[in-house]
Amino acid sequence: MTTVRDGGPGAGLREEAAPAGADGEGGRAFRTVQWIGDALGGRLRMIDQTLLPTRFIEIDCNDVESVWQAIKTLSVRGAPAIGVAAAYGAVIGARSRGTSDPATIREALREAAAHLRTSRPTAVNLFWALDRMEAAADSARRVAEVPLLDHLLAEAHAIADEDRAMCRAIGRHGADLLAAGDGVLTHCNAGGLATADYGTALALIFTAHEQGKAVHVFADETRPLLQGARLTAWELANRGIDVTLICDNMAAQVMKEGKVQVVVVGADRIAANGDAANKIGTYGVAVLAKAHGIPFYVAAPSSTFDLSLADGSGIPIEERDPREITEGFGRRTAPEGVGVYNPAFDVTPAALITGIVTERGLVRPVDAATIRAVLGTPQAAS
Ligand SMILES: CSC[C@@H](O)[C@@H](O)C(=O)COP(=O)(O)O
Repeated sequence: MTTVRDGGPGAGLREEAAPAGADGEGGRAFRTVQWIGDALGGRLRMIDQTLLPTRFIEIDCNDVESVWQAIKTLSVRGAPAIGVAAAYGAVIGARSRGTSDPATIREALREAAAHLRTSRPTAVNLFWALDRMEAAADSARRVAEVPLLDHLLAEAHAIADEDRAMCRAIGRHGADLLAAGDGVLTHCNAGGLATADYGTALALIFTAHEQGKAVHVFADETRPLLQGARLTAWELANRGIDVTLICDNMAAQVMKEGKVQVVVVGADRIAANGDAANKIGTYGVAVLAKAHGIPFYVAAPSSTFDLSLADGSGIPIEERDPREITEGFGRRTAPEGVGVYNPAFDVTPAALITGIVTERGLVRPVDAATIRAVLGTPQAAS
């Protein structure tokens, strides 16, 4: 069964066992984020990732608040997926006043976008997607023959479609970095659950696999919310990829034992000089990779770059509820009243990054000039 529950105040349920595989080869398809229906009556459907791997439940969102909640609580997470969800959330907001008056629709969209922007601070894809939706509302002034809501839904679909093409292009550009038999370490989840298709960091692995290059993946469990254990291990195993789960604090030992030849991770925001924010713990993995002479790659689309920031010091780092640490295993694991610091992301300095795989090609060396040169080239994602 599949459970679909209403993300808003009303509720309805449909449940199914977690599908055996990601979209495409090797298993049944799942869609992390999808729109069901037309602009006026449609709804946003997303996998509730907080419940994986034991339950596969989809949430239907029909109001902006439920989209905001889904992003905030990590039902939908991963930078590109957050951007796609926010774009559809903007459509929901735009239609919320029940009128076809373009000025009112634009005002409602702006209000919804402003609210959605407060859901999470670090992944720039959220802001990028909402900027695009607001720009689409403005550009629609010039295509008056298309109803504005249809135009906005088409833009949200375009963001999702481009994200799918982006994943495939990143896979193509990055698969050559992996050799058959390599041990590949990854952190957090930068797979299909974090995008509209099959991921960024995991796209390299999936593409290499499709090319017949078998690699062995070490998935960091990724404390405190265990995206590596719950999501990455699930995705990889379902696609028949050899995966071993390790606790975050085991990476050094596994590297020292010579089991890791390449590290590849995703990113939530990359500054103009290549400093890259990703899930907390990524910076430590990069330091370990450097110490062991292991190449460290970041895989991310152009929508994850924030060229307005000269370096990573300006990237806002989300701080989350202390209970994610003190009660993360479904029970209290620390004394009452203990002080807790819970930054959800860290910034890996460009100097520790061997290369950044984008849908437009490989950035190597990682510096401002190379980033500009690669991102400036025409889109190669389709
Ligand atoms: C392709 S997703 C890249 C990043 O968004 C991912 O590695 C990550 O850090 C996600 O963090 P999360 O807090 O689970 O949203």
